[in-house]
Amino acid sequence: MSKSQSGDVLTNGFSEYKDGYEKLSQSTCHQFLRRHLNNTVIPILLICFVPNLVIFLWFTAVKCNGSYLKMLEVFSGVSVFDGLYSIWSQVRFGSWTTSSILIGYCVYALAMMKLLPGKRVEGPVTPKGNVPVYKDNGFLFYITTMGLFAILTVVLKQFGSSPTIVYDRFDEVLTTLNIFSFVFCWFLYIKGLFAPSTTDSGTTGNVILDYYWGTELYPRIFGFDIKTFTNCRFGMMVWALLVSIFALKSYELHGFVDSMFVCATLQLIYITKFFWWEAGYLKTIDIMLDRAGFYICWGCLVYVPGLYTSVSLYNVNQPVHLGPLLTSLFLGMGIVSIYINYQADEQKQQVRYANGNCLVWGKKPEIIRATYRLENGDKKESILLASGWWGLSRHFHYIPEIMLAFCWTIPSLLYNLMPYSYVIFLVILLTHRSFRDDEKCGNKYGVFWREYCQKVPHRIVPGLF
Ligand SMILES: NC(=O)C1=CN([C@@H]2O[C@H](COP(=O)(O)OP(=O)(O)OC[C@H]3O[C@@H](n4cnc5c(N)ncnc54)[C@H](OP(=O)(O)O)[C@@H]3O)[C@@H](O)[C@H]2O)C=CC1
Ligand SMILES: CC(C)CCC[C@@H](C)[C@H]1CC[C@H]2C3=CC=C4C[C@@H](O)CC[C@]4(C)[C@H]3CC[C@]12C
Repeated sequence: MSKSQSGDVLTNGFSEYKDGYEKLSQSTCHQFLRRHLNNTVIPILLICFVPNLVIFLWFTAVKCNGSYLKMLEVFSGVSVFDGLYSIWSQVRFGSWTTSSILIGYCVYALAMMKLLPGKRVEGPVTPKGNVPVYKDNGFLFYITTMGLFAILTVVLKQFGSSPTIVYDRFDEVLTTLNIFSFVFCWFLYIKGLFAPSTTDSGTTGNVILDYYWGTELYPRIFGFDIKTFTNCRFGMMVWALLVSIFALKSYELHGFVDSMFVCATLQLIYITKFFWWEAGYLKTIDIMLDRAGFYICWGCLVYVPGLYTSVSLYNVNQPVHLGPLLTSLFLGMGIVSIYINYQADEQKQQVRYANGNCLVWGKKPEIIRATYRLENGDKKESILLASGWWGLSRHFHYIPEIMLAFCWTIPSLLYNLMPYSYVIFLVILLTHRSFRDDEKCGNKYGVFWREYCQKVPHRIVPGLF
């Protein structure tokens, strides 16, 4: 039986994962080292490095004119620790103002999760046979929040204030989120061990791995679904708010700037699309496979606000005037990318929803009816689409996702590498994800997945990779 790179056994659960550990003595030295590298060393390195990364990004954008070279000067002639100390000593740690804004937002978002109306939707059946239930009010939440943000901006202006205070104190925002999320993930780890919400929980016996990947698939606290909150109502919504705040700050400083306009518009369309499709997101591997640990929860609470918004943060101090031709070109290419990415997600969902009785690109879809078994032995059936975007390559939709990020970054032109940090990260993340997903689907569907791979041999780039 095989294991995913996340360390999670996809079809048979955590008990067998532990068996794997017990059988370590039989495995070769190479396998032993690889397993420790994947399960302990890499998680430790990431847990130590990524909280610094979001601070480096802020420091580079705000204190070094967006230049990594200038930021690296801090390390010249001194030890790494002295360099790090020098950066961190210029960062402000939380304040009452920042904490109040963040707590106020969280209370608001949690209240809205309960109060706003929405259809009851079911998530995918888990390996233990549980079916998570959600309230589909994400789009309403997004529209309401953006509307309230616009009103708040106007009201604050009357009092000589502005939401751009968040930009002015963004280092405080990042450190506060960092500390809170680090502790919150330990709380989730312990909750998963002693008071799990569902049977989709367990331990690997490795504290580091459990902290990093989590101990529960669908934790709920007082009825609030944690991953819906961290990923959608915090990560994605705060992304939209920060993009708006940074655009406002740029406007306050320089008036209308077209590089910021393209960057903010494309991100906001993308995030609007996300909320329109939020119920679909709740069926993706982030929710079906990744447990609520440091990777997903810290990621959505800190990494999304810190890294995903970094192009906008950079643009605040580095305005570029593109002119109408380049502005329309980048905007147009970005909108086409969003459309293709959306259509790909939609095709897959539509074919399953219509049980194959629909048209894909105007034709009857090519489908594979794949069966699989849950851990309790129950047999289920699912559809794999092998035409449309899903006939070009198995993860073709990652290409428009990357193209889009490129389109909202290229308006910054090529003066600095820093704004390209997100695109570079995305290429690595999505390549890694394509391997993880193939492994997950291979374990789940077996021979049916191999049939799909034969029909559609390439992973991401048709004809190449
Ligand atoms: N900006 C960012 O950081 C990121 C953005 N994204 C975006 O999020 C969206 C969803 O992400 P994605 O990685 O696709 O995750 P998904 O979980 O949506 O896609 C993978 C799942 O889809 C199902 N599937 C795979 N192949 C087929 C097929 N041929 N026909 C039908 N179903 C299939 C499988 O699930 P099942 O078990 O149901 O069969 C598989 O696990 C995309 O738009 C992506 O671009 C993704 C990652 C990062
Ligand atoms: C080293 C880390 C701590 C890495 C953390 C990574 C996570 C923050 C991200 C991993 C997968 C990402 C997402 C997946 C799919 C998405 C759908 C898309 O339409 C919007 C973005 C996103 C929600 C995206 C958000 C960040 C991740 C969870």
